[in-house]
Amino acid sequence: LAMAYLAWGLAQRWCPSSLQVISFPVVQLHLNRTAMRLSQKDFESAMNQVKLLKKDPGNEVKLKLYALYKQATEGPCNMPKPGVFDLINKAKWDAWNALGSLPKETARQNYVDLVSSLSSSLESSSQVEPGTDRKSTGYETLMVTSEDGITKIMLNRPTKKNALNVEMYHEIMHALKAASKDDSAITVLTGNGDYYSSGNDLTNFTDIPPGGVEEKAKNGAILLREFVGCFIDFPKPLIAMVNGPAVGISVTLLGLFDAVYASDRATFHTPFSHLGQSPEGCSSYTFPKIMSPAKATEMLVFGKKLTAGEACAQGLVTEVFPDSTFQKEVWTRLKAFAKLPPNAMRISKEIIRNREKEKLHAVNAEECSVLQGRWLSDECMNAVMNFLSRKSKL
Ligand SMILES: CCCCC/C=C/C(=O)SCCNC(=O)CCNC(=O)[C@H](O)C(C)(C)COP(=O)(O)OP(=O)(O)OC[C@H]1O[C@@H](n2cnc3c(N)ncnc32)[C@H](O)[C@@H]1OP(=O)(O)O
Repeated sequence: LAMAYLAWGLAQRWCPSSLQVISFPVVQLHLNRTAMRLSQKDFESAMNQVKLLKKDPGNEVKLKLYALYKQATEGPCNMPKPGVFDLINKAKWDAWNALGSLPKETARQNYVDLVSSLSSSLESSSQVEPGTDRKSTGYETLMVTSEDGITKIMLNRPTKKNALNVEMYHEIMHALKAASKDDSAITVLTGNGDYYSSGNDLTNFTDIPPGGVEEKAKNGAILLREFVGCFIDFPKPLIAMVNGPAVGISVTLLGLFDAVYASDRATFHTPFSHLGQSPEGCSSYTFPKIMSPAKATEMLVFGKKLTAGEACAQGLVTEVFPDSTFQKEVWTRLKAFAKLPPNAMRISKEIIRNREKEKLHAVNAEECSVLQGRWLSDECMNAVMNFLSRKSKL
């Protein structure tokens, strides 16, 4: 399969104009015409940039470029599924189909972002000395870019609905630590593809160490505590751009963000009881404060899924935008925020958040310890097995 990808990659030279005939369809009429032209221009220039990349970005990235290009120009996957032995076309079809109903405008934006992160990461990685930490230049599960005073951390496992695997937990911590020290004024977390994130990657439960499930649960609790701690301590304004459905830990963490902007396609779902688990991300403390104990119970105990509008009415989301204008409107706003004096913003965040920090760390520790026990329960193990054996989805 690797050889087939390689051959395909060489033949196509990962350049969209050679992937398929380029034809730009009529774009959605309700978009502002100027914004549309600008976005089209960015898209065209990104396509040219791809041709200029000096290094092969690898087959996984080429598949992502292909899928985003097709989605941006033709919309959701409309080809019949290739047969199992047609490996190359099956891989391309899978990548495109995984984008689901992602709007063309968002696909175009994601294509531009991917090319931009690729240009900077491949350029800078060619400059780093051998042995330098690769994570300071490139990530496996994230796309991290920094411009206009904004560091953007984009969850980048769209074919897995941006589920958080162990590597992604580590990379997010790394990216947050780097962002806390870089010269950007604000930091944004968002997702690539049609999901914001489907939460914890349930296959994390399958890799059992020699010490057995007890050791697995203990390590999970240590990782989770450190991970959530990075959000509690993050010093700059931290904004979530919830581009699509959010599940589990990607929802609970929102209580630790300074603003949450959501597309009207987003939903918010914390099915912990269904999974035999209990709340994390400090949500057992932040959610009752944000939305009242009863509303928090509906979400965290009964697993009620909220629409973006409902989440906004309950204070979890700051503002909801139509999906067709979500990227444009939110980025315009964020670019204006990022021009404000950074030290003033940092100090104001500190004064709003600091008196809660100690409490939040204590809540985090307690939640992790409770979860450690839950992960060893039959209820949890059965729920995970059911998902992995494809018997259940949310
Ligand atoms: C160590 C720290 C622990 C922190 C504790 C955190 C707790 C949580 O976050 S609890 C929430 C856990 N998440 C879930 O239970 C979601 C499970 N996923 C689903 O129910 C569904 O996949 C879906 C509703 C999110 C999307 O359904 P659909 O649109 O039909 O897409 P697919 O199911 O076909 O998904 C595509 C692809 O992605 C894989 N996948 C999606 N989510 C996860 C996940 N959370 N973990 C692992 N894998 C996931 C899915 O299996 C498909 O993979 P392939 O079959 O290989 O294509």
